[in-house]
Amino acid sequence: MSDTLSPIDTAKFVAAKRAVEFVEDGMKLGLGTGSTAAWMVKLLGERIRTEGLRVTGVPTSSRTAALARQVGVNVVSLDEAKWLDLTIDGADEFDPDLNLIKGGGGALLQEKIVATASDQMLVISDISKQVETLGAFPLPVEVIPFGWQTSKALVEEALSSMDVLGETSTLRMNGDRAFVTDEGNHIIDLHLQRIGNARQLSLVLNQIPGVVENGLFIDICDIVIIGHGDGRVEARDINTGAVEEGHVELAESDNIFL
Ligand SMILES: O=C[C@H](O)[C@H](O)[C@H](O)COP(=O)(O)O
Repeated sequence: MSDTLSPIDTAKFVAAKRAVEFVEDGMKLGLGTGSTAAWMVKLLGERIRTEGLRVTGVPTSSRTAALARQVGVNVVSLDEAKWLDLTIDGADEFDPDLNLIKGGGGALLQEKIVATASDQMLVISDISKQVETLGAFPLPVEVIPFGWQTSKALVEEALSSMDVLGETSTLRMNGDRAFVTDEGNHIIDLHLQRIGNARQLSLVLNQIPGVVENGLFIDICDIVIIGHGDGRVEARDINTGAVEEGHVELAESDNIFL
C-alpha cells in the first residue's frame, strides 16, 4: 500500500482517513491521543487547509493539543465547548460490543471525560486491537500520587475477590521515574489476561480511594473503523448494526504525511 509505512501504520492511517470523512462543517470534536489519533489530527488539518472546513477541537492530552494547534485546528477547552458532536480516538483493545481498553499512552482520564461528553465516539484502529474478550492488554488505572502504594494494594485486594485471571499490578515508569499523567497522577497497569465482568470491574476499581479512573470504556464507543495494511477499511456501528466495507486509496496529497 505504502512504500514508507509499515502495514500496521498503513492500517492506522487508512482508518484515520476514513474517520475524518465523518467530520462535518461546524462540528465540535473530541480529539483523541496516540499514534492513530495523531494521523486523524493531521488529516483533519489537511481538510481545514484544503477545504476550509471549520471545526472546533477539544484535545485529550497536551500532546494532542500541541499537534492540533500546529495543524490549524481551533482548540478550545471542554468547558468552553460544553458538549461535542463527535470524538475520534484510538484504542488498545476493542471487543465485539465495542467495549474498550484505553490508556496505553496514559491519556485515559481526559479521553473518557471527552468521549462521554460527545454525541458519538468513533474509534479508529488497526485490526490487531480487535479481541473476543478484553484483558490481554494491561488495564491502566490512574491513581493520585498521595498514597499510591496503598491504592495499589487496595486494587490488588479487590482483584483477588473477582473473576479475573492474573492479579499482578505494576507502577508505570518513565525511565527511572514514575510516569506522570497530564493531570499529575500515576498509572497502575493491571496484568489480568482475562477480565470477567468488565462493567463490574470498572465500578469496583473506581470506588477505591485514590483511584481517579480506569481504562475500561464500557458502552461509550458507537463506531469502530478498522484499518488493514492493504488499505481496506471496515466501519461497524454498534447502535444500528451497520457494517460498511471499503478501500482507502492513498492520494498524492497524502505524501506529505508518509
Ligand atoms: O492513552 C492513550 C490512548 O488511550 C490511545 O488512544 C491508545 O493507547 C491507542 O494508542 P495507539 O493509537 O498509539 O495505539
